[in-house]
Amino acid sequence: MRKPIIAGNWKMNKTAKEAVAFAEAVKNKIPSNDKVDSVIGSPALFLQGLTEAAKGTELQISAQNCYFENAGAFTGENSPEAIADLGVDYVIIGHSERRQYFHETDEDINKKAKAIIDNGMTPIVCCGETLEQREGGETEEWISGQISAALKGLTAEQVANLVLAYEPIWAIGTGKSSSAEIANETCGVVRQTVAKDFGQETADKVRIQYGGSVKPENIKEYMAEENIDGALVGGASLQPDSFLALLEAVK
Ligand SMILES: O=C[C@H](O)COP(=O)(O)O
Repeated sequence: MRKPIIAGNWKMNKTAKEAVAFAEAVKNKIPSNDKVDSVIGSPALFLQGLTEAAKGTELQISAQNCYFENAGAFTGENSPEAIADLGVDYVIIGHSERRQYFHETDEDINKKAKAIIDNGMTPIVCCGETLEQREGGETEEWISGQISAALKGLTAEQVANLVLAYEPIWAIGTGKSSSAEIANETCGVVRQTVAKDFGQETADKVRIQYGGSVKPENIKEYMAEENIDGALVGGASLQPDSFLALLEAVK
C-alpha cells in the first residue's frame, strides 16, 4: 500500500506574509503523516518562513525548483544544499511551466534529481504531454522518454523513494481535468517505464501523482484509481480551506 501524497504547487503566487498566514491557518489541522503526506510547494522566497511556521507539525514544505550545483557563480539560482539546510523536504522539478518558459531540459532535470537526493530531499519529478501530442498518439512514447531521461543513473532504491507527477499540459489551470480513466492509464505508463528501467518491485513502490485541475470535488475519483497515489494541485491549493479539503478527502 502506497501512502498518498498531496502537494500544493503555489506557482508564483502570494507574498511572504500571505504564505506564513496560510501555514498558520492550516498547520494544526493537517492529517497525520501516517495517513497522508501533506506538502506545500512554495516560491523560494518564502521557504524559510514556511519551514519555521511548519516546524513540529505535519505540514511538509517543497521548493518549486533548484539548481543542480550546491554553490558557485550561478547568479539568480538557488542551491539545493541551502534549500535543504532550511528544512525543506521536497523539490518539484521538470514542471511543464519550467520546461516551456525556462527551457529546462531532461538533462537538467536528471542532474537536479541527483542533487536533490544527494542533499537528503525528495524530488517530485513532473512529466506531461501537450494536447497535440495526445491527439497525435504520441503520449506513451513521450511520457516514457521523459521519465527514463529524468531518472537515468539513479539507483532502484532512490527511484522507489522519490515521487513522480503526471500532468497533462492541456489540463493545467484550464479547469479541463483529464478523466480519471485517462489519468490512470497514463500514470500506468509512468509505472511501466519505472518497471522497465528499475524492476517491478521499484515500480510497485514509487508514488505517482496526477495533476491538472484537481479540486476537492474531484480528487476522490483520481485517488480511487490503481496507479494514482496523490495529486499535485495548483489553483485549489492556494486557499487554506480548499487545501485542507483536499487532504480530508484522501486521509
Ligand atoms: O503543479 C500543478 C499543476 O500545474 C496543476 O495546476 P492546476 O491544479 O491549477 O490545474
